[in-house]
Amino acid sequence: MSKLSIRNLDVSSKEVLMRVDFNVPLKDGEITDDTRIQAAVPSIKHLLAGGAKLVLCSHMGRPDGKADPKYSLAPTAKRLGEILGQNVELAPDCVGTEAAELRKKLQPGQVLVLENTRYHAEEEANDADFAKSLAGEAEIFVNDAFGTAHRAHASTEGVTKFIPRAAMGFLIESELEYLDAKLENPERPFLVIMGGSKVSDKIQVISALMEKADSFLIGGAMANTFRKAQGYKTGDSRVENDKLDLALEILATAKEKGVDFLLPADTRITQEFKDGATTQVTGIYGQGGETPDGWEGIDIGDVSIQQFEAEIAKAKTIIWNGPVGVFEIENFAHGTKAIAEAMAKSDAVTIVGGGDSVTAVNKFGLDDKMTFISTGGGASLELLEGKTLPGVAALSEA
Ligand SMILES: Nc1ncnc2c1ncn2[C@@H]1O[C@H](COP(=O)(O)OP(=O)(O)OP(=O)(O)O)[C@@H](O)[C@H]1O
Ligand SMILES: O=C(O)[C@H](O)COP(=O)(O)O
Repeated sequence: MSKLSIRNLDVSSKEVLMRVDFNVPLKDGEITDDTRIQAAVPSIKHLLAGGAKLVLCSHMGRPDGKADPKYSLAPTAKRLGEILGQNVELAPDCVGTEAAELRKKLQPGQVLVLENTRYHAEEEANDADFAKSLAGEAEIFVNDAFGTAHRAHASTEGVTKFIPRAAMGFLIESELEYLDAKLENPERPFLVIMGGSKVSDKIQVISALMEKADSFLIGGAMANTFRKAQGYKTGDSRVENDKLDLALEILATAKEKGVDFLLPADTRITQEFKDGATTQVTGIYGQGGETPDGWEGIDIGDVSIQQFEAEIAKAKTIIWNGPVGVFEIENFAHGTKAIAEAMAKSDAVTIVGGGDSVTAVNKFGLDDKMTFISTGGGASLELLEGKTLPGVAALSEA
């Protein structure tokens, strides 16, 4: 069954609550990549032109249920105001008296951003009372937060129980259309590149993806967990120790299924996690290579780069989620840059998903060389796994 779309709504003079994914990368309080804000603009403009009183809500980062100015949506509200060329006010909280008063004062064509929903633990717990407060007096809910559609949280799922109609925005619509169509019967070889830091989230996804993909390249912090599971020293690298058994199971399944599963042959390491830090590359794993104590793996090594480039050149469909190193620091960005360049050169269908992966591709100026840029990282992977996204499932039928 298809879901109600934003294009079939009469929003004139109605309060519309819209969930967006404004979880953008920040450095010293400045937005370093506004792709996710830009991606929500078509829906925002459509609703404002239709005369909606528009209330936007989003999370930012993972503040663990506490108000923390580091995770404020203030920079995103400011940026949205610049893009729209109109005043965009920020409510100091997403629920409570002040937010309710600001919402009541909204006029058709005006927009208000509510402060980070994850300042409340009830958001991720999908608490019904919190969802009801967030819903407030809204008559229509629009979800355009594709990047968070795989989370059953109060602002993505719970809130739909307290608002009569819930529709999807243009961004979710186009992401679903593209990812479903292209990935249903991918041209082979189908390669998945995974990295990043959200190991526990994404490592689970690998087993499911083994049913679909022909080969995997693993980088980022995730690779450290696999190498530690195999018994190598990982020094002070970021590792998820409770996922070591799962990592071994994944390696065994890959072998059994004949799936190519390439871990970095070597690792770039540092003793200082900061701009300008010096680095070294370990030897090859299995030939004496490992990360000593006091050192941290922050990128794939030079031999790995060559091997990964060769795999990319062979593939016909590539989905990439998660930078293979800490690309935000120049000396740690070699691997991520090489992956982006190899994908840009390839004639395969190339899909980049995830807040930071997209930021990396934009930073290297290669975004227009990719077939499709998805604003979802975990969300696009779960879709690819064949899972139903709770933020979409909860919407009204068309
Ligand atoms: N070896 C590593 N050690 C520590 N952090 C790493 C390492 N490699 C990459 N990272 C960090 O991982 C972060 C990105 O991880 P993440 O899993 O959030 O990817 P993403 O593309 O944003 O996907 P999503 O949208 O699902 O969050 C980057 O900030 C990068 O610095
Ligand atoms: O960056 C993302 O993947 C989304 O904004 C979801 O964030 P989360 O992984 O913290 O739920």
